[in-house]
Amino acid sequence: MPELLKIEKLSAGYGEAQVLFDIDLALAEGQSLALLGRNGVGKTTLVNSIIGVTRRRGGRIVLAGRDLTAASPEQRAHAGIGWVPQERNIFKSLTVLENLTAVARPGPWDAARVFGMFPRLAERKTNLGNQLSGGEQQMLAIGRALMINPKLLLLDEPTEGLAPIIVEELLKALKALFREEGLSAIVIEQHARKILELTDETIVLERGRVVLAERSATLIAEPERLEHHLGLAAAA
Ligand SMILES: Nc1ncnc2c1ncn2[C@@H]1O[C@H](COP(=O)(O)OP(=O)(O)OP(=O)(O)O)[C@@H](O)[C@H]1O
Repeated sequence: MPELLKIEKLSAGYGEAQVLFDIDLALAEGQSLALLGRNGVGKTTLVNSIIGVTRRRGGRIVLAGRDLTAASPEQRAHAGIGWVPQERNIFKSLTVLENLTAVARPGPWDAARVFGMFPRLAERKTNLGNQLSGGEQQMLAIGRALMINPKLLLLDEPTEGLAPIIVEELLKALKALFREEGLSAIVIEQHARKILELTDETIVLERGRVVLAERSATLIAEPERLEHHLGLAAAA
């Protein structure tokens, strides 16, 4: 499989504070990656560095052969980086359908396909963003990111704060996106064990450095390696 994303020796942070140190990461087209680590280790900062909103101190980022190291966030979005932020950021005063069509770019994903993936959203097509439950807002945020037809989708804790039944529904949709649709993605997730089952690769950060990079299937078979870095409860 051709390489989609390559990050080499990336160091980055905010202002004077350095958060990430010499991050190396490679992702092939059609592969998904779980980004794990305890609170505050730099997971969101790594995603922020890929979309281009941190201060870079060194290293490079290449997407589909194009060097994006010096590119603005807008140029990175145009190059095919889609992003679902932790706070979801949907348009609250637009309908579900308008949220989707407002950002649409040509490609295989259109509103009908998003509604096929999230039937709940189809039922709420004419509801305003602020009339949706937390789970529906998350589905809309994912749907909206798909509408730009990204080469790479970044998801920051998509299941955070949602009821267990909605978490299951979302994980099922992510599984379909990763496994059946072959979407390339990086997902930050607290439910380590659950996300290992959906993803091809895993990296674990500790104090801004990659301390473990492994096939997710291998980590399912060798759970003690995750427990070592995440603690027993988080690795479960
Ligand atoms: N905008 C910012 N300005 C300055 N420092 C920041 C900013 N955002 C995060 N940090 C710091 O960067 C470090 C890493 O934070 P980050 O949010 O990337 O971690 P995380 O692994 O995503 O944690 P969590 O699981 O709690 O979201 C923390 O020490 C945090 O205080």
